Amino acid sequence: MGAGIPHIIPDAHNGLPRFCMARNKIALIGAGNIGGTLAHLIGLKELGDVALFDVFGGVAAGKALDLMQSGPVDGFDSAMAGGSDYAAIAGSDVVIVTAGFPRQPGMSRDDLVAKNAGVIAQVAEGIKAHCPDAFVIVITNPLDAMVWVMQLKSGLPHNKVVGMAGVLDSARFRLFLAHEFGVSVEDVTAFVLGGHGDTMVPLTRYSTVAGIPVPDLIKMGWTTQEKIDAIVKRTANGGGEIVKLLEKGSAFYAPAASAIAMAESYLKDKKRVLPCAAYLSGQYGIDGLYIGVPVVIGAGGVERIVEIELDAAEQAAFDKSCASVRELIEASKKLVG
Ligand SMILES: NC(=O)C1=CN([C@@H]2O[C@H](COP(=O)(O)OP(=O)(O)OC[C@H]3O[C@@H](n4cnc5c(N)ncnc54)[C@H](O)[C@@H]3O)[C@@H](O)[C@H]2O)C=CC1
Ligand SMILES: O=C([O-])CC(=O)C(=O)O
Repeated sequence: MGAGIPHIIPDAHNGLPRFCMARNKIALIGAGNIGGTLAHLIGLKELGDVALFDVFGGVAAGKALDLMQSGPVDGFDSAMAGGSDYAAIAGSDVVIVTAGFPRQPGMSRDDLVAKNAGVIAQVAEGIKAHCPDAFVIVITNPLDAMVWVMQLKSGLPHNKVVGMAGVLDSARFRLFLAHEFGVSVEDVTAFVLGGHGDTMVPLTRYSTVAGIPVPDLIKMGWTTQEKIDAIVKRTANGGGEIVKLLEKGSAFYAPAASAIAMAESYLKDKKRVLPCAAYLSGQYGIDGLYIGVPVVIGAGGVERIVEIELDAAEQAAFDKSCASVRELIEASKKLVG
């Protein structure tokens, strides 16, 4: 969408279109590796104006100015401003949260709970005070527990607070499958369920090449079960593989692209079906937990939780993943109350 060009967005409250002259506003809490990449993608995709917030306000302001100066070259007009005053995020349509600490080699994502739970609780207060109507996408790890803390502390409705992980995990699964089959990533679909950790559940049965499920491709001789098992394992370790290579920090290009897909679906009411950490209230037999499941994202936020049928082995793996997220939520409760 360009500056001053009228566009139609559906009204989340009554479902009717309304005309709007203003650009969308997207707040990015955390101006580190992912935050900066998010701002760049928002500019390149002309998704809206950006308010970058960081405890290091100068870093946020510097990145905002640098990125805005790429606008004349790349042809975008997004306004970008950075700082450390929460007042600047007022009126944001979407907030994407990466504030906190990434893991270092040798750490698990779960090791980050002690440091990041308090950060998320603080960020939640800022969002609650300044943009309580926003759609909030949490990225900070350990993901599923941090989304839970965000909803608890912000008090925003469950359908407006969601976590990014499944889009990233599924993208990794899709890439590895595309390489194995020698086909375009565009023709590969894949779903990863469960928590964003070692217990995630890549669903081979629901992963396809042009609609042909992976188990059928094995029968057709395109690959072997052993190779698929290795790809599933590599997917589950996808973040760790990059942490080890980078030696300092964790993945940021693919995580940013994944969160942008979610934000875009909300802002444009695309109603994409994406795996996200969403609040379950009975679906999949789980109550009171944020965990990765397929959802429909539109102008109403998380508009539907898609309950796919799981076989016994898949359900057992999902239950194990839920148990591990519950443990982290209990740890978070002790930290932030
Ligand atoms: N959900 C997922 O799939 C993924 C999650 N992550 C997680 O995202 C988080 C961010 O990763 P990066 O951007 O690479 O880290 P980074 O270290 O580059 O950036 C984090 C930023 O947060 C800021 N910050 C720290 N405390 C803050 C506070 N209280 N308020 C505002 N800002 C604060 C820091 O100053 C820093 O600029 C990490 O927790 C990482 O583990 C990373 C990749 C994928
Ligand atoms: O592995 C990490 O720490 C970052 C992350 O969540 C990912 O890249 O999937």
